[in-house]
Amino acid sequence: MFDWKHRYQPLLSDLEANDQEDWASQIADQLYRRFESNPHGDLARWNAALSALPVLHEVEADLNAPAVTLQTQAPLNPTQQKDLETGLRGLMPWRKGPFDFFGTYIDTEWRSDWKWDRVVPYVSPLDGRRVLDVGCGSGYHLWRMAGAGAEEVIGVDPGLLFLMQFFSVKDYLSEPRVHMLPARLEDLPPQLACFDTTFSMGVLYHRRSPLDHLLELRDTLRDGGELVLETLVVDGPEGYSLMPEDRYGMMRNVWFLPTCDTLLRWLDRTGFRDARVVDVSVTTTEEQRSTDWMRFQSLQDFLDPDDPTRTVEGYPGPRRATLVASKG
Ligand SMILES: Nc1ncnc2c1ncn2[C@@H]1O[C@H](C[S@+](CC[C@H]([NH3+])C(=O)[O-])CC(=O)[O-])[C@@H](O)[C@H]1O
Repeated sequence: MFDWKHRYQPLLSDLEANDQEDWASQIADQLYRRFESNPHGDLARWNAALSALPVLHEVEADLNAPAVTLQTQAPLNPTQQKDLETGLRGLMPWRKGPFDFFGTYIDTEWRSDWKWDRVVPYVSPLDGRRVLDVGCGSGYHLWRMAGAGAEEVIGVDPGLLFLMQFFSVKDYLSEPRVHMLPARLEDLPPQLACFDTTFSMGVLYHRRSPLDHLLELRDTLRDGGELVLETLVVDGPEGYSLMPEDRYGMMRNVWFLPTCDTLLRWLDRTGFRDARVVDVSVTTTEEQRSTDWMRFQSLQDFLDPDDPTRTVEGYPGPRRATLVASKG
C-alpha cells in the first residue's frame, strides 16, 4: 500500500512545529480518506509502478535545467534501466514536464518549461519565500520553484496520478523543502495567510466560480504577498467573458474565459492591488502535443483542421495571459 504516513511525516511535523496543528490534522484526515478509507481504483497499480523504480543512492538533481534532471555518478546497470522504464511507463500518461530520469527523457505532453520561462521574469525573486502552487499537476513547477531558491514549496492538486509522478522524483531526493498534497485549493483551511507567493496556473477556467477562486487565493497569502495567475483569455471589452456552451477545445469543465481587462477588474474587486498583465501567448501545437509518454489526443486534435486559430467547437483558440498582483 502507498506509504503516505512515512512520506508525509516530515511535512506534518513541520506544520505542528510552526503552530499549524489544525492544518496538520486536517491534512492527515484527508490523506487517510484518499489512501485508506476510499482509495482510487488505480492506486494499487500506480503504487506498484512507483515501487518498481530502482533504488539508487547519491542521486543529484538539476532543478534549473529545462528538464528536471536526476543523475547518479555511475550509469544505471541493465536491470536498473529496465526497472526504471517499467516504473515510469506504469505512471503514464505524463502530461506536465519534461523530466530526465538518469538519462531517460520523459517528453511530456506539455513543454511546461516554456510556461516557466514566460512567467519567471516577472515574479518577485523566490529566494527565501514560502510558495504555494495551486493545480501543480505532476509537480514540475514545484521543482523549478525550489531551483529558484524558494525556502518551502507546497503544491496542491487533486489528481492522484500526478501525485505518484511527483513522488517518482521526490523519493530519489533528500529535498525537504518540496511537498505536494492531493487536495483542491478549496480543501485547504480558510485564511491560511502564510504564503509569500501563490501561483495559480491553468486552474481559473476550470472553476465554476472564478471570483471565489481569486478570494481563496488571496486568503492563502500574507499581507503584501504576491499572486501569479495564468489562465485562458479571449479578446473583447472590459467586463466581457466567454462561457462555452459545453466543451472548449474538447475540455470539459471550462467555465469562464475573460478578457485581460475583465481579469484586472476581477482582481481589483477581490482585494488585489498593482495587478498587471505581464504576458499573453498563444498556445501552440509545439507546446502541447501527443508524445511517446502521452499517447492520447492533444491540442492538434482539439483545433479546427480548416482553421487552426479556432477550436473544434468554433471558439477562439487557446491564448493564455499571466498576471501578477499583490494582496492589498
Ligand atoms: N480546485 C482545484 N484546486 C487545485 N487544483 C485543481 C483544481 N481544479 C483543477 N485543478 C488541477 O489544476 C490542474 C490544471 S492543468 C495546469 C497544471 C500546471 N499548473 C501548469 O500550469 O502547467 C491545466 C489543464 O490541464 O487544463 C490539473 O492538474 C487539475 O487537476
